[in-house]
Amino acid sequence: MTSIVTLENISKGFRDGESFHPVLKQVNLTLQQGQTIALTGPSGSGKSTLLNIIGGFETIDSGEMLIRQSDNMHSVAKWQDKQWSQYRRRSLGVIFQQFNLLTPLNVRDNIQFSLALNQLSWSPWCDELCHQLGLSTLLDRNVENLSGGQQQRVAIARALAHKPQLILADEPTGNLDQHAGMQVMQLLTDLAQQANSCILMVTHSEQCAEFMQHRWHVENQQIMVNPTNKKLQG
Ligand SMILES: Nc1ncnc2c1ncn2[C@@H]1O[C@H](COP(=O)(O)OP(=O)(O)OP(=O)(O)O)[C@@H](O)[C@H]1O
Repeated sequence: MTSIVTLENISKGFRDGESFHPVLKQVNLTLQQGQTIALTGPSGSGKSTLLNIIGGFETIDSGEMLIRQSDNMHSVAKWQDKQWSQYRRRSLGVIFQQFNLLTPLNVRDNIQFSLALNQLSWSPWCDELCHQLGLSTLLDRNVENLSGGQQQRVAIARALAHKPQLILADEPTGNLDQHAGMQVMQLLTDLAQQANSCILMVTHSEQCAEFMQHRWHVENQQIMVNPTNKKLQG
């Protein structure tokens, strides 16, 4: 197995005036290439915080984070903005509940914009993605005029177009009805497998969690790996 992100004894909390609220305390974990993980836990337990740390959107208070870049693990302790943005562009695909699509643009341009950030152009993989996601006939449509499920599929195509080593997803089916949500989960997991991408997905849905190989449960500032009989809360 190839590690792509390692957290060693990381802690994170937030200051609120005089008080300090710990969120994650001395957490250790490793994300492996191609692994799929559902991140569950009560509301406010720190799931999004963990995603934000791994995406470099939030700093850690202590501990160390290592990220695979060019076949080696690198400590991010001294990374500047340039290294973070390179990592986000090349190695990350992000799918959030709010699709964050570029609304004046059509489907093709939304996907192409993300490729262009990496000096990549449209490839047969992009055709395959669009085919499997049912977007081939929608490429010229303005994303504003698409349904919620269609927009979510564009967000998935955009996140996977450059075959990132890691996909961070926060409630990716939160805006969809159950049927559309399950379809999107199936496509997301199939396509991530084809791209050998790891998925770390926050979810409150038991059914969505079941699409992932592993479950990590955040509670009491700790992360339990593959807890048994852990029903979702929050
Ligand atoms: N930027 C911030 N400033 C202050 N406190 C924050 C900030 N971000 C998160 N928190 C606090 O950290 C805790 C964890 O928040 P987080 O959003 O990670 O939880 P969550 O598990 O994703 O919750 P939910 O399931 O409700 O989305 C909460 O108490 C939240 O209020």
